Amino acid sequence: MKREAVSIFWFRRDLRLEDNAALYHALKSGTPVQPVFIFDAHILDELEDKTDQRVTFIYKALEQIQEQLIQLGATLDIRHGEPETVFKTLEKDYDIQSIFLNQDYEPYARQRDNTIYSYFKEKGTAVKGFKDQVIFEKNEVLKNDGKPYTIYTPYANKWLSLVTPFFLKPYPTKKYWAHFHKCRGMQFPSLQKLGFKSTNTTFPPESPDSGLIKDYDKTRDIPGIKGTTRVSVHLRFGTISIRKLATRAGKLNQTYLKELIWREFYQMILFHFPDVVDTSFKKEYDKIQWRNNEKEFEAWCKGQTGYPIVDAGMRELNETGFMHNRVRMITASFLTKHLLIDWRWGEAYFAKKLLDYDLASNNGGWQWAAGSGCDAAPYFRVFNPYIQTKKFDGDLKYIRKWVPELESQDYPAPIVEHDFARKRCLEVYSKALKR
Ligand SMILES: Cc1cc2nc3c(=O)[nH]c(=O)nc-3n(C[C@H](O)[C@H](O)[C@H](O)COP(=O)(O)OP(=O)(O)OC[C@H]3O[C@@H](n4cnc5c(N)ncnc54)[C@H](O)[C@@H]3O)c2cc1C
Repeated sequence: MKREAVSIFWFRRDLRLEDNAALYHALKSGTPVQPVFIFDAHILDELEDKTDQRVTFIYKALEQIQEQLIQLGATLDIRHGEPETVFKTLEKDYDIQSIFLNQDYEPYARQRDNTIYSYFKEKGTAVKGFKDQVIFEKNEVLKNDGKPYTIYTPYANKWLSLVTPFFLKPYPTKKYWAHFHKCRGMQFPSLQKLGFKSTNTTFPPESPDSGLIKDYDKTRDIPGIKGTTRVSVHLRFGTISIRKLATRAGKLNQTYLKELIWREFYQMILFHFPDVVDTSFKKEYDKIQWRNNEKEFEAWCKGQTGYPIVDAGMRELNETGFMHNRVRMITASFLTKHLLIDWRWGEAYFAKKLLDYDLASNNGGWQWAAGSGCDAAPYFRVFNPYIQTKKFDGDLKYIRKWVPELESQDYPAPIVEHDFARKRCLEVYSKALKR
């Protein structure tokens, strides 16, 4: 059978047809565009939980895209395997003219993409990468001396000074949807065939209401109310456009916009300093003698530390795959400072459980809490969980929701006494940091 000449658009962290940079360029390239998604065996094989909600989320997003494509007389071509092998089979089915993709800045993704770039370079087929998941990438926001920022506030100020309507302009992909490769709808491999089971999670809506963004600075720190936008999973998988969200944020609430800038800050840090994945950004923090008590770690994971705000957060995470940002900070601080457990243990646990898991933000958040990060909480700041509760969950609404047995005999006594833990932490940190 004659292979048809197509350009491949490779979906990854950009699961939408609207306002998608690489898709826009593909559709304008003059060759019919065949959209492809690969269930990457390198990633799926690492997931222990076969009911992982993230797989269901991706699957549902792909089903929605497929519905739209079928109406346009086109189809998604979904494959399963290692991308480098999958592309060889795609070459058998299509006469590939070029490949369009949006950049991903995580170390694994960069290595995977380099393999694809090199493979097709040898064949003279262009692989074209575009910026889509951030407003500014790589070297676009640098200090005046040309070096990357390592402190958030000056980075954010520079980001704000550089942003113009040009960077926020949506890509009008819809105008070119007629340019998809026309083909009968292809069947998806079932989730079971991929080795997974569907979950019946209700995912948050991809477009937060304007009132929530408007009041964000007043509501964002209170875990007991719906005071944050829950868009993180959509930003993670690209079911929402960052340009669209940042435009709304710019009009509605500067504090909210600055949170989106934190996300870009951590993406930029990961791009320039990829060794943060395994080591502390501030290298002297790797001298800390962590206690790494496995029983205490297990109690923390299960939400059984006897510190209600910590336990509420961990139970929310275990049950829903989400944890409020304030509580992420408290639980991470508690693990690293009260229990002196290596931030990498907590980071890995969050990575397994968080629906919005994102390497850059998770690593950034953990290193911030442990004090080892680029612009981290100072080592001597040890969150007091009781004061945090008083400030942010004074009516215990959040705690009571997740720890209903709070006032009963069933609730455990604190795993460690706060003043003792604080003193121990300061001693261990000071020793390692020689302060
Ligand atoms: C220890 C720790 C681990 C974290 N792990 C992740 C993670 O794996 N994935 C993730 O997306 N975020 C992570 N965060 C950041 C933050 O907690 C979540 O982005 C936020 O709770 C998501 O909820 P939301 O969408 O309602 O956020 P909102 O408060 O409504 O904020 C809107 C968006 O701004 C961005 N944002 C907000 N706060 C931060 C922040 N501190 N750092 C980076 N981006 C931010 C997110 O994209 C978020 O969706 C972590 C924070 C900590 C302290």
